[in-house]
Amino acid sequence: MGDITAGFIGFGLIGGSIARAMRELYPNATLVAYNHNKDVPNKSLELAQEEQILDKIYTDLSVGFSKCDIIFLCAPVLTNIEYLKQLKSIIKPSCILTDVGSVKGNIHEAVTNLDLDANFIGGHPMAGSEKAGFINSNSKLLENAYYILTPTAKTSDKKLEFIYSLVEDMGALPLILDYMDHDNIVAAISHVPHIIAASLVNLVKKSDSGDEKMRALAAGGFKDITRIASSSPIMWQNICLTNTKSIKGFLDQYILSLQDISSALNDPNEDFLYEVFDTAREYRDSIPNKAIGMMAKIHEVYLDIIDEAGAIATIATILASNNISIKNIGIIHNREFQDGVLRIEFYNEESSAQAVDLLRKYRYTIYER
Ligand SMILES: NC(=O)C1=CN([C@@H]2O[C@H](COP(=O)(O)OP(=O)(O)OC[C@H]3O[C@@H](n4cnc5c(N)ncnc54)[C@H](O)[C@@H]3O)[C@@H](O)[C@H]2O)C=CC1
Ligand SMILES: O=C(O)C(=O)Cc1ccc(O)cc1
Repeated sequence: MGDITAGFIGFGLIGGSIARAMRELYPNATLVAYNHNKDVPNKSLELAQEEQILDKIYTDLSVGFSKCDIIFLCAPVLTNIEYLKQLKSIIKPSCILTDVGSVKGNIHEAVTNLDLDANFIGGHPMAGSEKAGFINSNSKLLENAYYILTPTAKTSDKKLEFIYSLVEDMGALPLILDYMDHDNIVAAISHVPHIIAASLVNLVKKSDSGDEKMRALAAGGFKDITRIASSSPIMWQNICLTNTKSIKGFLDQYILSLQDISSALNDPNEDFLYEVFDTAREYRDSIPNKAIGMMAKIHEVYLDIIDEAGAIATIATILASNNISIKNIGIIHNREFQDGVLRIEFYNEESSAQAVDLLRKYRYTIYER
């Protein structure tokens, strides 16, 4: 694995994170990327080369990508499909062609139409965020997250074992699924929720008064369930245009369930309304928080801080001087905590546990959830 050549087409949040992880894991690997815009230097690719993540940037796929042992398609889903035809005439027979797209059906169909089944293994890391671009990439992004693999009927054991090991090496959890099952599952747990978040935000935008009181007061629950509305519009447009049938199936069911709630408000049907919230609460509470779920586990702690200048800096210094890296830090205000608390997110379980011990020694009040 150590001396492989890997190529990237699309080098944003996911492509950049995979490349960062591979660079850390395999210092001797050759990592190359494609700049599709020949006339304009690509700042992200140049930065990655400066950081010695990438060895080479190519503006012509036929020059650099023929040597690749594995090629990651990491652009929006429809764009990934557009590259298949060109790659077919370039890649070597042993090359694994994989993608990271959120939808698998269309790319599998295109692969079969082009007779690329022996090379292609679909991939979908169930990790990410609402933040796009190489600037937000991180070598640990995939850690503890499921990484779905959708082999074809012609995928060899050798190729599947190769990518399976690579995913494991990156700290992710490989999970082999049929591509149609994949598209149905992610429509329910990822694609429809993104549509709901975006349409809810748009509803509030449309309903707000001229003095924008709704925008000013939007907090807590609203911000919790709409974080993903900040995601890349082009990425989600592509997802809707490709996983259309599964998304529409769940979305139509969801609309019916909202209509039932609306009717119960008219009646009003007390029992039905209670049941809606009770059933949802029970199922939501059964979804593991601390165990590994479909998304990467979040290693976070909450603590009370004194409202004075330098309070956050003091905590950051305590952690940094003990070599504990912070992934994210910020004050949150919600009803659960009455006053504001500081939320600190760590990269892994170990650093989160170390931080809890350390900060308790400094007499901070920690809330573990
Ligand atoms: N953002 C997320 O949380 C996750 C995204 N995905 C999938 O990963 C893929 C990439 O998403 P992100 O990295 O989040 O997006 P991103 O916006 O951070 O990166 C996309 C990259 O594709 C490049 N690109 C656009 N058009 C291109 C073209 N014609 N040729 C070559 N490159 C082109 C962009 O310059 C950018 O570098 C998408 O297919 C998405 O469905 C999968 C799991 C999670
Ligand atoms: O930020 C989040 O919670 C996400 O939902 C990220 C995400 C977006 C798209 C995917 O296909 C997988 C994961």
